Amino acid sequence: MIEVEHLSKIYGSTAAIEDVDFSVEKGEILGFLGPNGAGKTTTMRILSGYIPATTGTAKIAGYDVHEQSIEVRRNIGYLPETPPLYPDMTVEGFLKFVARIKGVASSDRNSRVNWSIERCQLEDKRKVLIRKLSKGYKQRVGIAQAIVHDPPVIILDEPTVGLDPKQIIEVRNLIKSLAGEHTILLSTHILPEVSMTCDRVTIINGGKVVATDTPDNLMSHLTAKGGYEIEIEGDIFSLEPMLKDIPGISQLEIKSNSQTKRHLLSLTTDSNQEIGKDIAALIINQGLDLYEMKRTRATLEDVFLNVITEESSIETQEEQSLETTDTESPL
Ligand SMILES: Nc1ncnc2c1ncn2[C@@H]1O[C@H](COP(=O)(O)OP(=O)(O)OP(=O)(O)O)[C@@H](O)[C@H]1O
Repeated sequence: MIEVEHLSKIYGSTAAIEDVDFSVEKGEILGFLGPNGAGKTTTMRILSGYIPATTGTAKIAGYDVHEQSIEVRRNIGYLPETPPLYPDMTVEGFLKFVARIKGVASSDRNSRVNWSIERCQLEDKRKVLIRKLSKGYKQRVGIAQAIVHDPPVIILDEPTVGLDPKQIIEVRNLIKSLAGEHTILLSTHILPEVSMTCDRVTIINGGKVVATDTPDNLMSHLTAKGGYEIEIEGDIFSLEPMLKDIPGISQLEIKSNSQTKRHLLSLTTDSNQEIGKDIAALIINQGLDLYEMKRTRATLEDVFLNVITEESSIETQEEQSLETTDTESPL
């Protein structure tokens, strides 16, 4: 339903996005995840026909966003970061207006407006002026205007930014309820949002796609990098080298509290072996007191940071090897 190939947008000497590739299947919700300035809005604006790409192609429902922009606009519902609302119109009046400018036949307009009001749970606010609505309701009107012409594809740019926790849950549930019959691309820099809402995630950083996978797969790549958090009391100096000798422990950090005389150990394991019993046995056998021991697992946050770090460390290595080549080359 959405196919993006080698998409780049260059502003002067800055590449906002570079060689971006991804696709979204019919009925799927794809999370487009990246930190501020990663290139999410730029990609979405190109997909919705607001700005042209410098190079590359993008298709919505089989239509090229550049060559067939009218068909693309008919097949797309777009919610930009700031919803395009007219504050002095009522919810119903505004949605009727949007339905008209989006080409909904006059005989279908009332039923389409009623449908979008119902889907976005705006029945109580139908006759209320938009400027009198809370931010959460305004966001629902923003989503209602994106779906009023029943587009197969919906593009939502940071739809939960600025909402309170209750409103966030309501908007996420609304988005989930739209999947299946619609294909959704949702940008966010909030990690829990993608694991709660999306079927797959494309991570973008510095204008480049660095990973695409299901939230579960992204996590399972890293579950190997779990660890343990342990609170103990006793002779840490003799224990430390013995802990480091346990196979599978890749990192050990110790924080000691001189007042309580307790030590907090953070152990990182580089495999998913169950070595907790070996660690506990060592601590007890060495005569230390074990107060607490808990397993830590990778979260999507770790995956996100890890993907970004891995990518930048690869780039740094490449840059360093280029620099080395430059200086060592006799030419
Ligand atoms: N019109 C423009 N002119 C010059 N540079 C731009 C323009 N629009 C975006 N950029 C730059 O392109 C990069 C990507 O911006 P973009 O807004 O797409 O990121 P984003 O992931 O949506 O970030 P945010 O979450 O902060 O909105 C940034 O470095 C930004 O400064």
